[in-house]
Amino acid sequence: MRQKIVAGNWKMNLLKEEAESLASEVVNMAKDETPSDVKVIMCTPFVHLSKVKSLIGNSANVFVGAQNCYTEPSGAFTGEISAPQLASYGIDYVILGHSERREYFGESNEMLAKKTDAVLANNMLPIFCFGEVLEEREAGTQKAVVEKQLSEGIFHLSAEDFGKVVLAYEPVWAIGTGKTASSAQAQEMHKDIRDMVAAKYGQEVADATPILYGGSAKPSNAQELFAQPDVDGGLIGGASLASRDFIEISKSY
Ligand SMILES: O=C[C@H](O)COP(=O)(O)O
Repeated sequence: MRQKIVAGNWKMNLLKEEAESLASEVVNMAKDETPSDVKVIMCTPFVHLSKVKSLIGNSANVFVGAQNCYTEPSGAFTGEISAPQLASYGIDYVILGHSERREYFGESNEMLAKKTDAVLANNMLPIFCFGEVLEEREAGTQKAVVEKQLSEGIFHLSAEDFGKVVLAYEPVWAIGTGKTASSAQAQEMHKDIRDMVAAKYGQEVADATPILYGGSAKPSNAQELFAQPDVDGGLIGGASLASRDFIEISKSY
């Protein structure tokens, strides 16, 4: 049985009080409403991590994640945050390779491979994002695009380390656009991704790897998406900023 995960990516949103209210609401609602076999993760801006971590306390099914980290452990890298720094705050997960990082900050697969190593070396778990842009989908090259992102960004890991990774397939054309991939499109790609993992690491590892879908997921479509056999949950952007919507998604299995 694969781990079911609903991860919220707050992106660069929410001021201090807003972040604290949202995190408190999510923790309380998840305790009462989210099925116990679903992990809820809040991936917040760096400035909110420590407070959100303390609001989560010893909650059994809620975790905290960062949205990025740097490749190096310390040094003269003004403005960056390292994996050891995140680990020292007890951060559980780190999103890596989100399409916004790839597009606006020029993150390459090679850099993401190093970041993945840094996260794992510090006993945190990567949520590794990848996915094709609209032109690639229209050209029918989405599978090749995803295969390259995986093989260059994360398939260098040992099977043991890969077993700790969460994959997040996010078709870039569906992010923040309101245009969700159909459940059939999601399932087709998730199955292809699982086959790629199986070809590299074997079927047992592939069967255990959580593969999340991201891109305009919301309460009204989460149930159909999560009902697909290879969709193990979601990486939720906009809808993770409203506690009720986010929790409803966590109940959509
Ligand atoms: O990381 C989350 C994705 O970018 C999805 O964002 P969205 O749910 O706002 O489309």
